[in-house]
Amino acid sequence: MITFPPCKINLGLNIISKRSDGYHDISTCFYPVPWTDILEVIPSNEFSFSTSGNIIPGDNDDNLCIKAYRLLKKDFSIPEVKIHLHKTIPTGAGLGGGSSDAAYCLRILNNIFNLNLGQQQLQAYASQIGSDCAFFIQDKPQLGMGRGEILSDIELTLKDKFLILIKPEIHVSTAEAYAGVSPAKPEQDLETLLIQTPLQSWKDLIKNDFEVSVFKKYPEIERIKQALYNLGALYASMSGSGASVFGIFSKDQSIPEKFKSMAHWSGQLLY
Ligand SMILES: C[C@](O)(CO)[C@H](O)COP(=O)(O)OP(=O)(O)OC[C@H]1O[C@@H](n2ccc(N)nc2=O)[C@H](O)[C@@H]1O
Ligand SMILES: Nc1ncnc2c1ncn2[C@@H]1O[C@H](COP(=O)(O)OP(=O)(O)OP(=O)(O)O)[C@@H](O)[C@H]1O
Repeated sequence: MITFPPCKINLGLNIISKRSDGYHDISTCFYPVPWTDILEVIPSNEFSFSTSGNIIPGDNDDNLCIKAYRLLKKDFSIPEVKIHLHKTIPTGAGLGGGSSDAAYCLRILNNIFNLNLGQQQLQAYASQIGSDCAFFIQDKPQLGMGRGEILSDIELTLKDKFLILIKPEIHVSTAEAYAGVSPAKPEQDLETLLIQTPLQSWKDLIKNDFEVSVFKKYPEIERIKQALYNLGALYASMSGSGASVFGIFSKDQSIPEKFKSMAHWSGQLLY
């Protein structure tokens, strides 16, 4: 079975408190973006994992797809599989690509081996793989609380908008980025702001708490955000712990072709 794991952006990201398990409680809105990897999983006589496309840093054995397979194999007598991952989504970019691959791997295994796992069971497995992973069990915008794994629906659509996503050649470590932030309770509830205020006003209201410390270390990321505003973005922000930056534009806004071609991904959102 072949699937196309998407990436995500974070619309707002509040880092609320540090927990005793070393993680942070956050509130964020995860939004799926149709810039995808390609993941194939088929039953086989022996286990194999291969990749193509962008190089994934680290050891192949540590790939989150393998982690997903082993997690289900512990609880179900599933056969060996052949996994191939074609990597397109940049890694370590705040786009959750690895988490998406792992979640889609769980979804494929559930499907091809008729494991009959429901959405909540799949999310419980996914949250053992990574904080972002449970979000990718469903294909729709969701609010994330707790470590990011406590999910709820949000009545929000950006279907009529145009997105520009830029990934500078900077790698930000997620753990380091969390360590650089002083957690604080947000003044206003993120869901209320996203639903009740017009997109044009998000600029002054909706924050990604990683930006202050990450921009200080990498001013180029802030310059990209500003460039998106200069182009006419209704809202622009860094995604996750960076370094990707996105700008949301209205569909009929004219964006110079030169800029569109500089974007690493641009297009319309599906949800
Ligand atoms: C920055 C975000 O992408 C926002 O969506 C996520 O919070 C990161 O999620 P992720 O990459 O799935 O993160 P994990 O693999 O679970 O954790 C990596 C490291 O990030 C830190 N971490 C992660 C999530 C969280 N809520 N608090 C944390 O402090 C921890 O130091 C952890 O060891
Ligand atoms: N399938 C995979 N795709 C990408 N990276 C993977 C994968 N499996 C394991 N990894 C490891 O995870 C690291 C970070 O992956 P990923 O691209 O998901 O991070 P990210 O974009 O920073 O995500 P987040 O938004 O969760 O912070 C990589 O540097 C790589 O070593």
